[in-house]
Amino acid sequence: MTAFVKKTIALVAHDHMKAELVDWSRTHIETLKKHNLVATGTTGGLIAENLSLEVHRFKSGPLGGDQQIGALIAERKLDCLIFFWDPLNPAPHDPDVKALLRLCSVWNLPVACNRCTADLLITSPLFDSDEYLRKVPDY
Ligand SMILES: O=C(CO)COP(=O)(O)O
Repeated sequence: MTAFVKKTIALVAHDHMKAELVDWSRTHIETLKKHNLVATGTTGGLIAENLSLEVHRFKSGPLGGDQQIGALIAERKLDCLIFFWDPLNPAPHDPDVKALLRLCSVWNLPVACNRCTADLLITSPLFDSDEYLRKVPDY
């Protein structure tokens, strides 16, 4: 019997990807409800507004929100990142985007950058299980 472990999940999407992330969140709302949700400002606002989910909102991405989520990773306070970044349009804060994705690799944090991977990640039996312990580097 595995015990339920509440996680902190970050939700982030670039402008052209926001509708997709809201739709994805609707699909997985029952799972998302069980966890703590954080998000960059605009993304979090849309999710809260459209789905009535409780979301802690950081600053908007271009104003430092990506970096705030990166800080959570470095402080080991985040368990998962769903980040629908836009592969077809340049972002003014591209260095922040890259830094956030880099920290996911540094800290072995599960990150999904497209809908299919996000589906697989959130429905994995390991996601909700206390039997799978993510190996966090001991820096
Ligand atoms: O820019 C973002 C991620 O890089 C997202 O920020 P917003 O959710 O504030 O639009």
